[in-house]
Amino acid sequence: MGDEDWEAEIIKPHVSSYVPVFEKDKYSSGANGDTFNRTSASSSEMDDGPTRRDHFMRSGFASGRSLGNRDAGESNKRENTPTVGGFGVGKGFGNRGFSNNKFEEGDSSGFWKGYQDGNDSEASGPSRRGGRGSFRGCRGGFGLGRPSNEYDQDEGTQRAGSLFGSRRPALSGAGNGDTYQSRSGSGSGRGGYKGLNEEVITGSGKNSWKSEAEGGESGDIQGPKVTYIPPPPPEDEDSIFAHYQTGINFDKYDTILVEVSGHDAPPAILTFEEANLCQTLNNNIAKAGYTKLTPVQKYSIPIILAGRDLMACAQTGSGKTAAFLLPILAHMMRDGITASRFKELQEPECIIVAPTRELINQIYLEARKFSFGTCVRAVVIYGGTQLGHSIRQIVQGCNILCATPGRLMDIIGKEKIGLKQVKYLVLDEADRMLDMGFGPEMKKLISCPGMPSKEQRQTLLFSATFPEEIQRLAGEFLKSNYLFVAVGQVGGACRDVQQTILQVGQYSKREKLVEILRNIGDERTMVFVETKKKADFIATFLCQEKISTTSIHGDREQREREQALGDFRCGKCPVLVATSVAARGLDIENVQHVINFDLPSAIDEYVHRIGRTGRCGNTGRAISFFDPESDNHLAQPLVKVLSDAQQDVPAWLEEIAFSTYVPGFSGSTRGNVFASVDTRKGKSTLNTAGFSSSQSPNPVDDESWD
Ligand SMILES: Nc1ncnc2c1ncn2[C@@H]1O[C@H](COP(=O)(O)OP(=O)(O)OP(=O)(O)O)[C@@H](O)[C@H]1O
Repeated sequence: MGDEDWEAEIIKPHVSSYVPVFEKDKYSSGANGDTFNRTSASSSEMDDGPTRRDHFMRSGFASGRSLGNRDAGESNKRENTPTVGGFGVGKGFGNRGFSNNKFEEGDSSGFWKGYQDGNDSEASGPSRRGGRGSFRGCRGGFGLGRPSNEYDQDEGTQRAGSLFGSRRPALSGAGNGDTYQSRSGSGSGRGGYKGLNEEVITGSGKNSWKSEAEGGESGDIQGPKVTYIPPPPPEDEDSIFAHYQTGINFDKYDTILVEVSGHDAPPAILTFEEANLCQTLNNNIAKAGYTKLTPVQKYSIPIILAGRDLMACAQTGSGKTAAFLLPILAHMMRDGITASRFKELQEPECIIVAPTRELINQIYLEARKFSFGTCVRAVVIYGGTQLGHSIRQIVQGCNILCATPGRLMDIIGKEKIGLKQVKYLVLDEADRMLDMGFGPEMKKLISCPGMPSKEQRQTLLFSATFPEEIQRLAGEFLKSNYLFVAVGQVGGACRDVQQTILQVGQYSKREKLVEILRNIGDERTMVFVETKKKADFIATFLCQEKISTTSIHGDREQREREQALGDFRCGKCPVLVATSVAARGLDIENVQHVINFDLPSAIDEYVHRIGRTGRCGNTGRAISFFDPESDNHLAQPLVKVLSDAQQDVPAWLEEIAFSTYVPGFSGSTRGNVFASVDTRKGKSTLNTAGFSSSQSPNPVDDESWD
């Protein structure tokens, strides 16, 4: 699975399990609305005196969640309850049916009992959805069945009838293939969360583009306004250019094989000087601490400078962002871009899209850094923030627009952005941007009125993974003569991450997690779980264990998500429990460990998750809990990823992989999971990153892709 919004939800949230945002304040006594509202039911378990409360305050965790309480008197209890902390607002933590499962087997703590009790009533409540029960599939314990397909069949129905239900959108079940089901989060007025990890485009009619923001702000879907305005980015030069050190393995990048396919690829460059960038850019590169190009930069920069379309695949943390930003900025400078001025309709030269809000914000900060001192103005817009704020940012001038897809389409729909001047279209995490979650939106984008055809614009696709089928889809976006750069093995894991797979059953995971985290101490650790609810649950649990933890997932408000990330970045909370929303792209200094409490269902997601550590030549560790009850399908691709990255492969994993052998998946090809090469099968050249690329001598058969 890997995409929380395709929702292997622990259990579908009952409508009433959410406290709508607009009611939140009534339950909150904290000045900022970040309150932890303990209920009497949970207080017997949770309110065990100052220590625990202090811990919650320290960790900034678990506000507004009633742990295991679903009764009708909840709101009163909340109002009477002291509040602490800064984590999570307005969620009834209780869920249905936990009492029936074995998740807490053997755990007689009051907390769990309260949790169970709180859920009992819900489990038998009238609103419990038939058929699903609380415990889907084979995961048992946590009720975490993996859905058989990415779009949970029930979701549309539930969402359609639910004002405050899960925000996971679904393609409309109404039979109109062009219409997207509105996220129910729009009803709650909160940032939406697209089929995968981000905001959804909602539609009330055929081919219409609407969003949570529109629904929430324009009022045709009932709900409170999204009012969150993100804090402005730092203005001082030191903060703009703050960076972390490259690691001991940075120079080893030079030994990685690079494959370039397609016609007439320009030779790679070996130094920044060879790129012949303007002085301001060179100054910014130096201030950013970049002295040497990474392989993906050596190859991509000259390709982009030559005006070619590009699909580039390089390991996590190896500098893909600068690989596209620098040549785009160089072009803009070369073309004598004029400072954009206040205008109601802005026409950016470059649009960059990425699947998550935090990632697009990070890309924006990079764009701002590299364009420092130039007249190029970068702007970022993303869901979960006030639409008016996005518009205000844009109208002040916009050369580079960094956006998540939903917000981008909103703004285009509001005619604040014209596409006529677009020369560069960048899809970061391109495989995700083109898959069934975002692919339809991206297609809409390229067919929007005014958008230059692919022949007239330069399209750049970057990711660490590029499954074959996605590469084929990409043909629609790229000129037929695009170049393909593969640094190392397409879809391979970063070798600087030491990977360990432990066989841990569902019921032993928490104990093992605590054991590992205690050994780790204060080192920064990301813990990935499969669902939003479980993220809250595990984060709460860790806080109870006195491990300062925060969490990030798609059901948290944007402000909370940013706060959580901030607390993690600065080390206030050294443990971040996350869903796959944080799997891709996030570049956080000093993340030394990644723990897959739950493995994702797709191997590419695994590669991205563990890539949050071991970045830019630094080393990192990834520990994954493999539950044979649910993860056997991953054994084969895991063995492949481990062996490709020269990691130890446990014998037991090999045995499982062998016994679950899937024809068509061999040691040398990744079947549908990974492409080992450019799927056009053009002749390619293998080089180490230190040498110049030669060119593909043969034509490639890519016409049929148009
Ligand atoms: N040439 C370079 N020299 C030094 N640091 C660099 C260089 N290029 C990139 N970096 C730094 O390396 C880190 C990782 O870069 P970036 O986030 O672009 O990786 P990525 O390949 O996009 O990773 P992911 O696949 O996870 O998205 C960033 O902190 C970036 O500033």
